[in-house]
Amino acid sequence: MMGFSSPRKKERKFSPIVWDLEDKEGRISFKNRDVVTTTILSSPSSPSKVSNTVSNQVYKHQPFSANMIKEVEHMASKSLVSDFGAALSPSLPEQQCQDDEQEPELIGKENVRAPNIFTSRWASDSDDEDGSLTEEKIRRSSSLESGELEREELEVDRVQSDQRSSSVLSACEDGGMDCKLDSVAVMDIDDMRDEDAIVDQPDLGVEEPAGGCMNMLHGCRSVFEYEKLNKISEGTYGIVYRAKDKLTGEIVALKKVKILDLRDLEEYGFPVISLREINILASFHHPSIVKSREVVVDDHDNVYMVMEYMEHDLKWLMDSMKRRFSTSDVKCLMLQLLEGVKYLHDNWVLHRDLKTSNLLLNNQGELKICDFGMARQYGSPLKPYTTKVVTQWYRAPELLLGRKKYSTAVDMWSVGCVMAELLAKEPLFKGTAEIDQLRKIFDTLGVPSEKIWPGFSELPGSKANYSKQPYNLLRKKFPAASFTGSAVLSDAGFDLLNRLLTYDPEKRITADDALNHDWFRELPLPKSKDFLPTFPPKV
Ligand SMILES: Nc1ncnc2c1ncn2[C@@H]1O[C@H](COP(=O)(O)OP(=O)(O)OP(=O)(O)O)[C@@H](O)[C@H]1O
Repeated sequence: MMGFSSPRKKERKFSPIVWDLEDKEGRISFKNRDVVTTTILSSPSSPSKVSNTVSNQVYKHQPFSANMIKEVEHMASKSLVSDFGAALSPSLPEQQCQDDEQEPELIGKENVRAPNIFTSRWASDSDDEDGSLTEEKIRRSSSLESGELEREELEVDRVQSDQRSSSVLSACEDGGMDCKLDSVAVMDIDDMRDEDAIVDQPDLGVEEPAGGCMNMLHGCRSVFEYEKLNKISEGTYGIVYRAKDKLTGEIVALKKVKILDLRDLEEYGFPVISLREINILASFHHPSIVKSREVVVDDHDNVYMVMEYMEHDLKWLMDSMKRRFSTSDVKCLMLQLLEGVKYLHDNWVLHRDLKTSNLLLNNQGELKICDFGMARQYGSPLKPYTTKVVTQWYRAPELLLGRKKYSTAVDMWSVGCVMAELLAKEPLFKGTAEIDQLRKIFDTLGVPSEKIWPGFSELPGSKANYSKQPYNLLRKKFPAASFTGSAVLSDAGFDLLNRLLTYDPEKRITADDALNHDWFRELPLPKSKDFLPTFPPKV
């Protein structure tokens, strides 16, 4: 469709992320499932080597500091990595690295189930095959809950905890940046204490990593390989610079990781938020996800993520544009956004901070999602997570009303807010505080009721005194025709927007369905990326 590859037909592939490992025999023992983990990868960069790799490489390569070395050793010593490796393929040669002939092969494909919500890591944490709860499962189950609660504390009001977590990225071993990455990225760092894990095989439905190699622990280079050109932005978790690779002359973005809380260093040796982001960017490869090249360090232990440089972010663009995006521009951008969100959701990841400033655009008309500091994996049944996620203007009503069990629909609400903003060139709901945010939503969409949103009245925030505005007035903001210059939207476009901004998360449209919405098929058709307008540089 207009320069977009439509999602490939579902075929089984392996997630670039190895989510978990279920047991030391390497079997996933969820009810009705028996997936042998030797089916994971025949990749030569065996996870069994990760622990060695990690400690050896770190020692070999300056300028990792003693602290960081300690941390990495801690990761390696945590049974997660070594057990994991042992369970997989202990006999793989150490120095092998993938080359083209050595693409990870699926062994015993027939043993692997296609991904679905029931194969997610959360699919069952109650029953063993024999239906009984093992002590380990009980421990794991409770630690997962507390892991999330700790993250909540982390994000809101941090408290000490005895939790140990860390993030491990595999590195292939040939010593070059041209090796491919076999990610053994463990997504949720609070969950890394789990020795048990499940291997999911989500359907990526997208193109394979194109030489997607980011070898982060191995040969971590110095930031002085790059010449900083100018500061692009200073966000909460990092300072982003435009920089030039001294060797190749390539322009990149350098995100300097901010240490917001010294306890992060004490407990984890690294900011948790950044570990998440590094983990995800190392593992996910999609045209709509910003590409990360490597991690570099400076003389003072500062860590920088090196990413492909994107000339603009959509917020900055809209603030500086004189005119609104045309409908076909918006369709082009929305399709790319939805492809990226679908990819994340297909891979059991919630972004949890979608907003226009986290959507980058380059001069080739490519939109890419960035900032994965808030992202986390999800599954079924849903677990309680912190509601203090998503920048307020883009935050879904279930989060604002205090629902802790939420899912992909929170991202879809944000996508709806982004769509409205792209059309109108200004944010849809600009609340000044959580309660004001809710009021603004209710004033436009009407106060929800049990009828349109079953379960609404049980939500913690539903008892507050809201205005009684019962109607959905969204169409007034996006009329089919306008003589006043306000953004116009066809019936199909309005239908999509309405479905994205549906109160009941169960009824809110999914990324997959949104991609197939009629709006993208009616005139004006989505513009091809190549024909999106280009904009003057930010600097
Ligand atoms: N790869 C990139 N290329 C160009 N600019 C980028 C890139 N990544 C980030 N930026 C710019 O830096 C800004 C902040 O980036 P990012 O959101 O990753 O940092 P953050 O500290 O997590 O910010 P926030 O406080 O908004 O969460 C983006 O809005 C964008 O303008």
